[in-house]
Amino acid sequence: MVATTQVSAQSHSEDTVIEVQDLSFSYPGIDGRPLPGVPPVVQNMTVSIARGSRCLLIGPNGAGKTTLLKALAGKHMVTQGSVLVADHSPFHHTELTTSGDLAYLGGNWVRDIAFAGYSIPLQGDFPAGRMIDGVPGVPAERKALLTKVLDVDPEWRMHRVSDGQRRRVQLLLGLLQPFKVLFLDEITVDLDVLGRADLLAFLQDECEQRHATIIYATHIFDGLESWPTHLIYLSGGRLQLFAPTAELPEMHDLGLLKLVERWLRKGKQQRKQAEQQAGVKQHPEARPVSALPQWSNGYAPGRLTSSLKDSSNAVMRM
Ligand SMILES: Nc1ncnc2c1ncn2[C@@H]1O[C@H](COP(=O)(O)OP(=O)(O)OP(=O)(O)O)[C@@H](O)[C@H]1O
Repeated sequence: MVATTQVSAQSHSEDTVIEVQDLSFSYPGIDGRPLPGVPPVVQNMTVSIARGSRCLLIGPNGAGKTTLLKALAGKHMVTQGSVLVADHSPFHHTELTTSGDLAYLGGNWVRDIAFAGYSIPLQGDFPAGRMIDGVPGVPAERKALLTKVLDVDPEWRMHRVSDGQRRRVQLLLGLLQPFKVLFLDEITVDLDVLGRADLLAFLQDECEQRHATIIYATHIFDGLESWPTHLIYLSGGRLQLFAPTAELPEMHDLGLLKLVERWLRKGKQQRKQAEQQAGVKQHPEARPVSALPQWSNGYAPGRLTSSLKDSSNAVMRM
């Protein structure tokens, strides 16, 4: 564990909207079970988050941020009761998502198209406005506000937009329903400085005025100094810190970027020391593939998630 600041997890109160209780998650192998010998990507996490919080989810590459957000958003099957959002299990209670109370925005807007390939950017010769108007039950003022905040032109033809413009339309569609809880996974990468600042201000208003709750995973800290009410620091799949920013004097002394840099350096150093002591890399998947009876290929719709030793579905490895 990174010995940065003591882990603190807010206790449950009436205001709690996200309740995580001893959550662990492993990606499944071919038989739907966790791969033997591979530690869970998220491990024994317990945390309670109050309504209206704006949490910044921070951690090194591979820490498990995306996996955690997806588990919280009901996109991964987890043990019933280990995640509650607005008192319901997001995986088992699909109404949470279909009602718009829980929103998840992450990754690129892509789809798989036969003979064209996987992860093709969403495009088509139709106007952005048709997609926006296709979302039912959205108050006209909210639609107008979001169109202004994200600076979307409803006339944009979706096969001719830039990556950043496509991202703006994706964000607009994802934010149209007045969510109670929103999970954001590094969604501002393509936005220009102004677009990002306006979006962050909009999200802050959503929390202050409607008491919405947001967890936002990012590596881009520009303009975020005063945005979060809480920091969540994840490393090696474990919760290292959950604390209100007001209780982190280092954040005010060093600034957010320097503080995160310090945590990441410390974590890296500790990982290296642990590896040196163990004499090998600790992750079992770092063993030569030939030594593994089964290994994970990652997940994509329609593709196998793992390979058996000597089988023909192995992904290319060099
Ligand atoms: N689909 C998958 N199948 C199997 N293992 C996966 C899959 N996706 C991620 N992992 C494993 O889980 C670990 C955590 O990945 P995750 O994407 O959650 O990290 P992250 O903190 O979001 O990283 P980054 O900051 O680079 O986006 C990775 O190191 C990888 O080994």
